[in-house]
Amino acid sequence: MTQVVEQTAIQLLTELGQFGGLANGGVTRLVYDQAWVDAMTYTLKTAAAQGMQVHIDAMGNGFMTYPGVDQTVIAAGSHIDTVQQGGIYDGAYGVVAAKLAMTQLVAEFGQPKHTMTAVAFSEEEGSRFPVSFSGSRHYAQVGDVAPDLKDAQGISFDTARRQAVAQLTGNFPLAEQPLPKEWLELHIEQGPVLEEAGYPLGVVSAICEQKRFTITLTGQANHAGTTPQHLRRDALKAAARLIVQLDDLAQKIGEPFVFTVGEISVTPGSSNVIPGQAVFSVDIRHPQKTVVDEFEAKMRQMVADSAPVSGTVDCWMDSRPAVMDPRLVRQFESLLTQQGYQYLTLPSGAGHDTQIMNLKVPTAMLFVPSRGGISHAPAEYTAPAALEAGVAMLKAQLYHECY
Ligand SMILES: NC(=O)NC(NC(N)=O)C(=O)[O-]
Ligand SMILES: [Zn+2]
Ligand SMILES: [Zn+2]
Repeated sequence: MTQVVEQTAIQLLTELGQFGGLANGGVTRLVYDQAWVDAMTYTLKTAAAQGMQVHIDAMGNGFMTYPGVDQTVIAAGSHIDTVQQGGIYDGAYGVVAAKLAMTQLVAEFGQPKHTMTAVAFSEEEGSRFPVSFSGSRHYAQVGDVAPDLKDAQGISFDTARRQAVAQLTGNFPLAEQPLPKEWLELHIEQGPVLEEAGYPLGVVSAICEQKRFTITLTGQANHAGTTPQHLRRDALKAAARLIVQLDDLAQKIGEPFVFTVGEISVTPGSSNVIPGQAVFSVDIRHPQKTVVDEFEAKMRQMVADSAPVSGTVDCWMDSRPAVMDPRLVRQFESLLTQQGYQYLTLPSGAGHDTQIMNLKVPTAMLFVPSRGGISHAPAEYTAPAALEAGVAMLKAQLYHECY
């Protein structure tokens, strides 16, 4: 019989947050780094101690299963990687919550009719390699990462993956997992809407279209003292002008369109050398794909027009808008009403593993509020009571689907 340990979501999140934990209260846990391996090991070991069957797949996704009477799988979870200097809630909450909800269900009601699997996806953020959702893309069988993709240190995705997975297979069996019949994800909202409206929970209606690019501008590195201004081909000044023009265009389109340049690097990077190359990221989002595509077309034209430098645009992420399953959404809504919760049904501006699972199976998502709307920062915070409310509703939905 499973040993029931009374644990709260915040206790488990705090424990998980120690892997890659920073002095400022944040966490940096990039896919396949040592903190990531330790966090995945901890996640699966604690699940095994709760009577779950644990596996990893070739991508390093972690699976924690209570077998049902039949083999139909209902899965829930999120990702355990973080952005640089992120918070302890993003992703981790969905993993911890799925484990908690499933463990409580089995302790209270015994073996489920359908098999329940909690999933800890390896990578969702795209914060180490220029790829995101590599974990859920593998599980959903919608295309794996190019193995020779490099991180900022020049380490290839495949080398990092193999080393990390080798460490995990010392402890856990390696086995590819079947697609579930349905997918559920609990996540912090990462925006201000629920808090401002004063609602403890939100049901996600759809996830926005999102594209990410790497733009490379190439000029000519040269001497800072001897090269007259009019003869320079300064890649950084061209990048600065381009970024301001792109932001003007984004302002003209207006909200809810969002435009972000979060990374920039300049080569060779010396105070007395004119930059020969500037490389920066662009992240654009809107609920409608056409709006994102129009911005992209104009951006490509602006890059082509950025003489005296030359430019290239590499689109490395194109995640289509995903509409949640109407039946699962309605059911979340009626369970929330039954349990006396006020809720909002809202779209997600953040990307989620759910949009990848949505390519293959019916999906639904639930949000809890983020204090001050802050996320992707150490100040990320959700009140413990809201975390528990989310777990309770995930549990109710899983009970409905699995028992
Ligand atoms: N929930 C997230 O923070 N997701 C992030 N990551 C991806 N891959 O969308 C993002 O940037 O929105
Ligand atoms: Zn995130
Ligand atoms: Zn996330």
